Amino acid sequence: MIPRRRYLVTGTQGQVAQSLAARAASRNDIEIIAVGRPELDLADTGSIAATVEQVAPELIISAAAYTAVDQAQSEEALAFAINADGPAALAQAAARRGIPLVHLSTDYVFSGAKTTPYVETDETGPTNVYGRSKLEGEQRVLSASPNVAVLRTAWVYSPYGKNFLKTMLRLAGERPELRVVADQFGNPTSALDIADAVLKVADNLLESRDERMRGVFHMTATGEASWADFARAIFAASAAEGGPSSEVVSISSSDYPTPASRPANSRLDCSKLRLSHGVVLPDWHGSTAAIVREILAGRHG
Ligand SMILES: NC(=O)C1=CN([C@@H]2O[C@H](COP(=O)(O)OP(=O)(O)OC[C@H]3O[C@@H](n4cnc5c(N)ncnc54)[C@H](OP(=O)(O)O)[C@@H]3O)[C@@H](O)[C@H]2O)C=CC1
Ligand SMILES: Cc1cn([C@H]2C[C@H](O)[C@@H](COP(=O)(O)OP(=O)(O)O[C@H]3O[C@@H](C)C(=O)[C@@H](O)[C@H]3O)O2)c(=O)[nH]c1=O
Repeated sequence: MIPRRRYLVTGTQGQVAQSLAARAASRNDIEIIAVGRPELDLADTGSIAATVEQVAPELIISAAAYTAVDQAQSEEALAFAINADGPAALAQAAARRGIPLVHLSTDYVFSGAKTTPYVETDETGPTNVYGRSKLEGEQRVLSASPNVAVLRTAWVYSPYGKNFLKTMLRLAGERPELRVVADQFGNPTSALDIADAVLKVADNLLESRDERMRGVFHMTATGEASWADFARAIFAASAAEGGPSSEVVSISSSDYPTPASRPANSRLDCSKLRLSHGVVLPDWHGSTAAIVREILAGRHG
């Protein structure tokens, strides 16, 4: 029997953590140990080293985060504790054990002023607290260990947890018409596709010492959309299955005021991930339709 590789994943209920567990369930070569609060609390750095030692993983996947973008504006200290101090302690624990760390980050590290997709060497410039806390998290994990891949993803949706796709389906059952911003552009990315990609990157880090596999990478689905485009695709997929659907009215960000501002353009160029890791995520349209089908079939809560 092949010994299974043990991966510690932070968080148990997160979209990416649950997607990793779902994908690992069909593989006999890896074992996912998902750990959340209270055993591992990113806001309590003292709990981190002990948990890592106890689980004794071969690799760590840092998937937990403070992701409430608007709320972060009024909980800055907590957002930084969870998104920067916690990951730094995790990277230190990984370095002490001599194991690799895969750390998830976000498109919101960018200002959105660029008119083409962002590459990894572009200047960052987050416009909100969440983005700033995640950027500091990236910097801290990279300085704590050389054996790290920071994967910036975006606009994550899945059958699990809270996300824009599930919000749209819920609102469609309540309102015939929805006003959705059409002047913010990004790459809607399925957490299940993220899980597949993360597991390939993890394999690569364990099998190769190549420095080109370490550092920062953009990792989103193929294809881009505005939030309004994404909403329309969600409803087209839902209507095709006899599910709820609404008319989407395109509005501008100024018509939808929120505590945190969002970048107008956070599209990411993922060429570096393809060239260094041989990983390309599928087009978002097919993944969106598949996840809408899965949700409507009631396979998830
Ligand atoms: N969601 C998105 O649209 C995007 C996410 N990302 C990044 O991808 C990663 C995964 O995101 P996603 O799966 O969507 O996140 P979710 O919001 O679905 O889940 C976040 C997880 O973090 C856990 N968590 C929060 N605070 C703590 C803490 N103090 N200690 C331990 N665990 C904690 C939560 O636990 P609990 O369930 O108990 O609250 C939850 O399980 C994150 O790094 C995020 O920044 C990047 C781009 C887009
Ligand atoms: C519910 C709703 C939202 N919107 C807008 C608000 C906002 O500009 C956009 C997306 O709203 P949300 O609050 O769902 O998404 P938001 O929390 O901004 O999503 C972000 O989460 C973090 C964690 C990330 O890292 C990012 O990549 C990104 O996915 O849609 C509408 O225009 N109409 C609506 O009815």
